[in-house]
Amino acid sequence: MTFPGTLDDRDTQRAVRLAGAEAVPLWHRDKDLKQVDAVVLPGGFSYGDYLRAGAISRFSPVMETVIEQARAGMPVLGICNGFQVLTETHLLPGAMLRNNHLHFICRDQKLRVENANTSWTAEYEAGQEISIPLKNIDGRYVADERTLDMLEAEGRVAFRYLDTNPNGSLRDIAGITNEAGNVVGLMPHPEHAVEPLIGSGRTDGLGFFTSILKKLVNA
Ligand SMILES: NC(=O)CC[C@H](N)C(=O)O
Repeated sequence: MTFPGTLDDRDTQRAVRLAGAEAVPLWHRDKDLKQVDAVVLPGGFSYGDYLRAGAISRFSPVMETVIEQARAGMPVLGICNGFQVLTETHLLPGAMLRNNHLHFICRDQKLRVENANTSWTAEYEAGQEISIPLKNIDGRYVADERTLDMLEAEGRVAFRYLDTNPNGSLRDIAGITNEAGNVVGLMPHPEHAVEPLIGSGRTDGLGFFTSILKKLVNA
């Protein structure tokens, strides 16, 4: 999906192709999802992060269809700004606040995969440690205590930050899933860690895209 100000749509398309799937570019003004089997909301600064990151994109015409389809079970992955859009739509609970140190942060980040039963994480093992890039300023996940307890109890904390918490995220949460496991959002960027030749030289992020492809092919 591309919104005005999206940055990582091309890298996401590339990751989808590297996993062996077809990448279909979608545009925020078109309500039609072109019969795709899954949607990725990529990172960036959609609508310049005005008002709040993700707050305007959430009202893009396409989101009406995405919300409806996601509720009907279509797999949706929100990466960074995409995760912010997913919390704004309330497809995922909680909200993202400015990092506690008030700086934009850009570095490789170690994570633990806590839930390997979602549509996007089945190729990982629960407890597996991965390292993928993190780059944002509004990355501090917050929710009320009741919501946090519910997420923990239902195994819906999908990823947790390891080593140092980079932004003050509550309970070290890096990513969460909805109840059905088809909608997943996380702040770090799996699409930037899919080729051994670039960046950290790691391919720890490729599993997101192979997970969903395998699931759809076997469905
Ligand atoms: N990499 C991104 O998607 C950045 C997200 C958002 N604009 C932020 O700074 O928090």
